[in-house]
Amino acid sequence: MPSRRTSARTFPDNPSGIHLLKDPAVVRRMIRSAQLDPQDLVVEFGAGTGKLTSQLSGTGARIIAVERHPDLVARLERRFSEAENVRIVAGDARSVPLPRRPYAVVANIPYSISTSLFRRILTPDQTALQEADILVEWGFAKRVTAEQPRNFEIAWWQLRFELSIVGRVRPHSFAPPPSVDTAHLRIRRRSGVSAGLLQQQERRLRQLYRPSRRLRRR
Ligand SMILES: C[S@@+](CC[C@H](N)C(=O)[O-])C[C@H]1O[C@@H](n2cnc3c(N)ncnc32)[C@H](O)[C@@H]1O
Repeated sequence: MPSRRTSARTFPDNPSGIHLLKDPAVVRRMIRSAQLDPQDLVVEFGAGTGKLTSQLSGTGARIIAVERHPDLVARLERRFSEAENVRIVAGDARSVPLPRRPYAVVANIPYSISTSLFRRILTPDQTALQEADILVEWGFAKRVTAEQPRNFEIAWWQLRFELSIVGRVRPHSFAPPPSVDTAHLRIRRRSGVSAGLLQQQERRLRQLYRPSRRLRRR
């Protein structure tokens, strides 16, 4: 058992983008927005000390809490050892296996992995992601919700998912505070988009944008 308590102060130089949520109102808003029930499967990337995890667990949904920092993994394992609906996964959000059955994401992720994580959960044709409530850097949220997407990748995400900003979260809601504002981003899979329409729209987007070489969908 580690002798010291793992807290935001344990990470003075903060290489892992650790900004622990300390504002209960933000946590409540994310849980309310996600509208989870016991049938749902939820992935929380970057679970930290488990503040959001514990509220997610309270919904009765099955929670997969992914965390990379070993001290935090140990702490999460202790904290949720009795919670039957919470599984702690020690690993990198950019490479842990993702569910094949429909799932939601509710998470406060490190800013630095936003793009790679979005590529994993939004880009593939076969993604099982249904919806997400995620805290991301404000500027990133503005880019992915822009009416005129700046590239094919974002246009592709917007084609199949509705992305919207629910609210702005100020630095003092986290410990330690980040240097910029955060956004609560809501993502919902669009319903009623047929495969035929999707192909047609994709062709149109490819004419408008030069697709990024990094766009891997399968
Ligand atoms: C912004 S903090 C959020 C912590 C917690 N969810 C909260 O809201 O208090 C991001 C968390 O992601 C973890 N993390 C950083 N990089 C990661 C990665 N590549 N994969 C999984 N977790 C990561 C950090 O250790 C940290 O616990």
